[in-house]
Amino acid sequence: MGSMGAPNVPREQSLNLPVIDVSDTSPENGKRLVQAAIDYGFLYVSPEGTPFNEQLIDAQFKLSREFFTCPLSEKEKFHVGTDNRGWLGMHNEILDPAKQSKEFKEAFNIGEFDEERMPQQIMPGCLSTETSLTQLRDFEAACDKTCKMFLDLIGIGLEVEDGLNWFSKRHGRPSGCTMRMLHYPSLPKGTDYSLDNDVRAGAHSDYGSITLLFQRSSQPGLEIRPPGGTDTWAPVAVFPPNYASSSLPPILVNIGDLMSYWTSGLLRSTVHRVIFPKDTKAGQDRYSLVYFCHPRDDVELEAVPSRIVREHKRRIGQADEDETLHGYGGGMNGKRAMTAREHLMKRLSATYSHRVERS
Ligand SMILES: O=C(O)CCC(=O)C(=O)O
Ligand SMILES: [Fe+2]
Repeated sequence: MGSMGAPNVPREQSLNLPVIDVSDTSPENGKRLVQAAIDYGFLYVSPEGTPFNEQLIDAQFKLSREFFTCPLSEKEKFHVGTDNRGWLGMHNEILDPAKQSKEFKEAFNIGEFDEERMPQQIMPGCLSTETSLTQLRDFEAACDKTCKMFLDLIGIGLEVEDGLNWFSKRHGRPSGCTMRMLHYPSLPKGTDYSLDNDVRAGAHSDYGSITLLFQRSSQPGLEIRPPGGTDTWAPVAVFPPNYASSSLPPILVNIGDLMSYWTSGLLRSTVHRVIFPKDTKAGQDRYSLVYFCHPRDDVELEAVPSRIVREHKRRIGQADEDETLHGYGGGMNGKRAMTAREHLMKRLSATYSHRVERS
């Protein structure tokens, strides 16, 4: 590995995303994770080092299928509200406003549970039985734990001076954390869509600190902007080469806009999209599960106490005289750094046509 912080990727290299075990808290592993976050903004995490197992993930996919097979009239009752929770039908979300293409997908967003571990939104019948709620809670808890482990490894890799758990300590309730179930339906013959222009999910970057993505073994489609590429796309395989399991894919983790902002662009928030499979035409459904992780609402996105981040800022000519003043002026009245919630609100209002306000 070269000097930390400088992107390490030769221009024409194909994607070589590492598989990281987040339970290995050695400095070397932290460096590997951070280097991939700098180079690609995407990497794999093996479920073995996390609270996840095949059964927990399968059961969550099963719940998601159950919900999406409900009649349209039923799903419409849970239409996404101003709080960004609920069901989004086909073509509702324009992730890539510049292109305005149609998005062939439906999604169900579940906001974080309250202190009693109950949903803070009206839930459809199939997701609110005791068994379903237990499953959703277990899945949410495993996502939360995995994110904290990942954030601690970022702290280790960045050699954060003020405690290696500097990032994870700033995550908790209330926050914008969201569990999302996604269904990209196969399209009936004759559907009005164009393979070149229409996509399953348009080009976008995620808003939060980090995102976990769970995929199924035979349902590819995710593509990312490779380092240095402005109009090329690189497919991300569901299974990396020589991966140990052929039934349970690793978790794909990416850096979001907030984390990139927080680290002055050192960690990369990479633009990605989901396309229709090219070989099987539009004939195959895709299901995915996403967990968007966000810091606590009130956390101010102040300077990260890390030599590596400071060196990066100097390199790009962004060093402040007072190095604690990162983001200063971004918040209310210009008197402090922007908070995590302010950052999220700014991003959400650009994506949805309705105004998003969470009470
Ligand atoms: O379904 C996928 O693979 C990606 C979904 C995604 O990127 C998102 O919802 O932000
Ligand atoms: Fe995304």
